[in-house]
Amino acid sequence: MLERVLVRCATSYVSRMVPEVVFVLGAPGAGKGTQCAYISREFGFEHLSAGDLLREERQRPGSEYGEMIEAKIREGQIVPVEVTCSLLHRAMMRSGKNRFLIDGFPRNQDNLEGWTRAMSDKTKLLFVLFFECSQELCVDRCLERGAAGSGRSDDNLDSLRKRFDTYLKDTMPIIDHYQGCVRPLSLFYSDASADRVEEKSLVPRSLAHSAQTERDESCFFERATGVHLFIRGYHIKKT
Ligand SMILES: Nc1ncnc2c1ncn2[C@@H]1O[C@H](COP(=O)(O)OP(=O)(O)OP(=O)(O)O)[C@@H](O)[C@H]1O
Ligand SMILES: Nc1ccn([C@@H]2O[C@H](COP(=O)(O)O)[C@@H](O)[C@H]2O)c(=O)n1
Repeated sequence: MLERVLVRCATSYVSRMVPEVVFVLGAPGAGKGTQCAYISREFGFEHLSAGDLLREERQRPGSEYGEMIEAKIREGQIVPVEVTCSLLHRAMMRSGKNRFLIDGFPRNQDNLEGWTRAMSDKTKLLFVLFFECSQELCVDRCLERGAAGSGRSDDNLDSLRKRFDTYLKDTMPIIDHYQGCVRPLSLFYSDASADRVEEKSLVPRSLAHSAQTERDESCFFERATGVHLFIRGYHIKKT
């Protein structure tokens, strides 16, 4: 009896120690970084942007991947998962935190398979957030960000066309994959102003259908209330 209780306690302790992960997906400029900043402030998640980590690695003197990363970013293509996954893993280890928002990952089948191979049994995937926004608005936002001095080599029309091709061809199937999972994919409609994000759907159904349905509805929640309520629903406490 005592042995069983001890095993149960140990198992529960160990499972609490496993890093918890939330993937955050959406088109370029959909507002992933903006919403992640809000969620990490409110709920104490460590925000790790795969794109930011790749840009840092590109800048690191002596990086053997710098040129390859720059070429991929400018062409809107996806860097091989071995590079991205090891950057994410290292950032997770260094943070000393146990709860992560992984922004802009997994972006394609290679990302998904690489993460599954290397990280899925070392982490617990809590859920996936998907921010949807019209392509027109996303492009405007990225161009404005470029004009405001983002310094990003891909905030220009030529790169944005390629980034959207990659998003539609390679990332949408990953979003569809999570739609089909038992674990919910939660959709948020981020066409609204920066402080209003509407939760779209908690049940798996056709993305095209749900996007249209929600576009036809006009209610918006106060300051990202949709995201807030959804995450609180997972018993994740505000820090
Ligand atoms: N709801 C919003 N309304 C207006 N502007 C927004 C909104 N959300 C984000 N922005 C602005 O749009 C730009 C892109 O936002 P953000 O960087 O959060 O998007 P992202 O999805 O992380 O982009 P990327 O994938 O290109 O890194 C930023 O300049 C941000 O300030
Ligand atoms: N998993 C990823 C994420 C990003 N990239 C590359 O970085 C570019 C910018 O990404 P943002 O999330 O900051 O928009 C992206 O277009 C890719 O070139 C990647 O390869 N893999």
